[in-house]
Amino acid sequence: MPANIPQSAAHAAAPYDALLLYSFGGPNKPEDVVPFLRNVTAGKGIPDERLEEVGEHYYGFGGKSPINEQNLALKAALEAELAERNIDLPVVWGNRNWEPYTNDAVDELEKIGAQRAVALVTSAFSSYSGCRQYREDLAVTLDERGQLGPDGSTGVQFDKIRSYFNHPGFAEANVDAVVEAYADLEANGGSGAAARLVFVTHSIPDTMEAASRVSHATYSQQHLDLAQVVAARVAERLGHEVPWDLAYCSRSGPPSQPWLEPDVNDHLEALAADGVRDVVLSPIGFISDHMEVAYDLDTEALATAKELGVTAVRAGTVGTRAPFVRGLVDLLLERAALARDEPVTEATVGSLPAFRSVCAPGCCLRRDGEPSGIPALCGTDLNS
Ligand SMILES: CC1=C(CCC(=O)O)c2cc3nc(cc4[nH]c(cc5[nH]c(cc1n2)c(C)c5CCC(=O)O)c(CCC(=O)O)c4C)C(CCC(=O)O)=C3C
Ligand SMILES: [Fe+2]
Repeated sequence: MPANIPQSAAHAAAPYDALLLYSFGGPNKPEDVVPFLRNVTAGKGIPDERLEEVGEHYYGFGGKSPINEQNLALKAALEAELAERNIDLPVVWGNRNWEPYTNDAVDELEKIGAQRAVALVTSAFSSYSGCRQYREDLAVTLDERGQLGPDGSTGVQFDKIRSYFNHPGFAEANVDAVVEAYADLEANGGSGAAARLVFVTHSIPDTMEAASRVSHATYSQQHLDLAQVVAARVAERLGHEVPWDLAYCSRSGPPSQPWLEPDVNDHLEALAADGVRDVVLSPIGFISDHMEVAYDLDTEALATAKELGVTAVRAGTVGTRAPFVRGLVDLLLERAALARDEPVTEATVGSLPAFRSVCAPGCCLRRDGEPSGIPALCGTDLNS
């Protein structure tokens, strides 16, 4: 297999010679479900009942999560966009919790002769779950391969693309999806002008929220900032006001542990009690229609709405929408220019600055805000 190494330093993606599409992973068949859940929850104190319940969500979908096919579709879309721009950069796919595992991806990178890869994680927002955990798993994998030196990898070198929740491409793709959802709502007999737009994201423990501040804003503040921009643009496109809220889904952990609220189901109840009859759910916390969306929103939250007599539709995720995919390639080129020490404009929307491309020491610490003691790549600290 020929190594797809850039021909010259003028290559737009230089110094990178590969893109690692780095995701969560999910089961492909019923026998995968339990081992997958063990991988996800190792050492995290999730109660057995919650695990059994989540297992049932997967079995309800034939034991197969949609996430792997969605990542393959995103990989194909990225490859097409790179080809369109004449950027000769191989894309390698790997996951934290299922095949192809991180280690398989590093094998693949070595096989194609990559020396310096840039990682694109499939979480748009910054928190332990969406940022540092990926960086730690990369470091731990390299350590297990005997490739972790005092300052980073002694094998393939890794950098990371910044959290992209406030990149214009992500915002624009979400605006398009929400505008389409308002049309669906009206097609279902609902009233767009009277509707509440409810943005939904993954709940996290309050302690993880507090630790997610990094330099600029916590996980929930990142969502609120983006939601403001998306709702304002949707309002412009629709020509009426768009009142909105932020709610959460997929809470786990013991009941004694506080997580971000309101839960989307409770929120729908509160809205119905206030007389709201029409709702658009926009899962801005997720980049594709994986299990959290397919079960927690499409199955559970839409059933809650129905019981309450609320007309609700679910907006699409950014998936492989063109503004999103183009934005990711723009982010890749921005990261490459930064790595070459060239001046770059880091495009953003909203009131928050671009998040760091090289994570600061102590960024997005463990779920409980304490240092994990686990090394993390793609930052200025290997061990804090
Ligand atoms: C912020 C966030 C995202 C969004 C950002 C991103 O996209 O990365 C996300 C995504 C995902 N979460 C996923 C699945 C699961 N998450 C779990 C557990 C947890 N998630 C958490 C947070 C997040 N998770 C947290 C704080 C926990 C508790 C344990 C811990 O502290 O880490 C569990 C264990 C059972 C349960 O408790 O639900 C499962 C099975 C899948 C795959 C879906 C599929 O298979 O299609 C995806 C994309
Ligand atoms: Fe999760």
